[in-house]
Amino acid sequence: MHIDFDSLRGIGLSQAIVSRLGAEGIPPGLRLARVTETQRDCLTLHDGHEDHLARPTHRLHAVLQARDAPPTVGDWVLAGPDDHGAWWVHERLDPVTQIARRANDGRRQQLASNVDTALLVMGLDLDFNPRRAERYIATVRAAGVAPVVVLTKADIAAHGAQRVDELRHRLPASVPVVAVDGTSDSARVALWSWLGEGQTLVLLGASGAGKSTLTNTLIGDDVQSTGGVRQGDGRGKHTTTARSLHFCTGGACIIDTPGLRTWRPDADAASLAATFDDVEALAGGCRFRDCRHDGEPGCAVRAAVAADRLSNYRKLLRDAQRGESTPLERIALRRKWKAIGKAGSERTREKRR
Ligand SMILES: Nc1nc2c(ncn2[C@@H]2O[C@H](COP(=O)(O)OP(=O)(O)OP(=O)(O)O)[C@@H](O)[C@H]2O)c(=O)[nH]1
Ligand SMILES: [Zn+2]
Repeated sequence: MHIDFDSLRGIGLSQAIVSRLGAEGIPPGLRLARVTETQRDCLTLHDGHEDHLARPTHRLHAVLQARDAPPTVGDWVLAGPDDHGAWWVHERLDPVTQIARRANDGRRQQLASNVDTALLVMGLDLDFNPRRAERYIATVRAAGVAPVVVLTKADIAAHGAQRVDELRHRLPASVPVVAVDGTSDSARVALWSWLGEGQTLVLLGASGAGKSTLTNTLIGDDVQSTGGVRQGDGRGKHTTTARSLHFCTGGACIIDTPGLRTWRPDADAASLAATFDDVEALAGGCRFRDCRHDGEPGCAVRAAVAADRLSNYRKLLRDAQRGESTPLERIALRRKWKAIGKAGSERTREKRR
């Protein structure tokens, strides 16, 4: 099976994706490509060399529709041209990770596939909100994506250094917290270790947090004009130049779709446990096994965990239990995070000693 690794690695191809190919490999006439933009009924693909406008075959369209899993930016697909030179997508490889949101009708809507790192962008100014950071972290972890908190406006925020310290102390040691001036090239240096060749990132954060500014800085030129371009409705524009997956000069890919702009974190209980691993670890020392750390006698948590962090945990847990996933999803996630949570709490204990 021939895979052009040299050019595909640069757009995010990993061993995990290749292993999705299975024994048959790539059928003749087709090649691996990545979805960089989705429109109503066609997709923009990149094959490591150039863009192609393509449509899913009728068969694939039906399969994906039945699974309620439409093609998503960041997906890897098998595609190729027909005798008339028209490009068709024949297969979609199952994503390794996926960031989704819950639509108003409760259904999951996929926003970005095969993401390695989520930069949780938060301003050190009025935007600063540790509770929101905790919610973001729990949610992207639930998607299998590694969170990095990026605090912008370090150059202008009055209590910047203090807030950085506060957050570093509050969050699990496993979550990096990086303060940057998003308008300066120094931000690219500060985030260098997540921008390696083939890494795929998304930026999440409230409006005005500095996502566009940082995206521009990381991409290395001004493709994504701040506050412009993406606002409009791109539907019907078949000769699109505003793709949603950008290639950074250093070799990483940044996914920026309108959906991610309005993404609201929606955490689940298992990933909350990992994000609040200090609470989980301490809870073993409470007198009552079902202690809610809410004033019960013999509580080991209340004395040791900051009140605001603890009350945010309780609130997020209530929210999560309300919108909880199916029991099977819960079991799978809990298994996944048990191991990670255990490693995390050991690190936290180490740090707090
Ligand atoms: N001094 C300074 N200004 C920043 C920094 N990051 C963002 N800004 C400014 O803050 C404002 C908002 O930044 P944007 O990048 O548009 O924010 P956004 O998160 O993309 O906002 P939406 O497009 O509404 O989602 C702009 O005027 C930026 O110039 C920073 O690190 N330092
Ligand atoms: Zn307790």
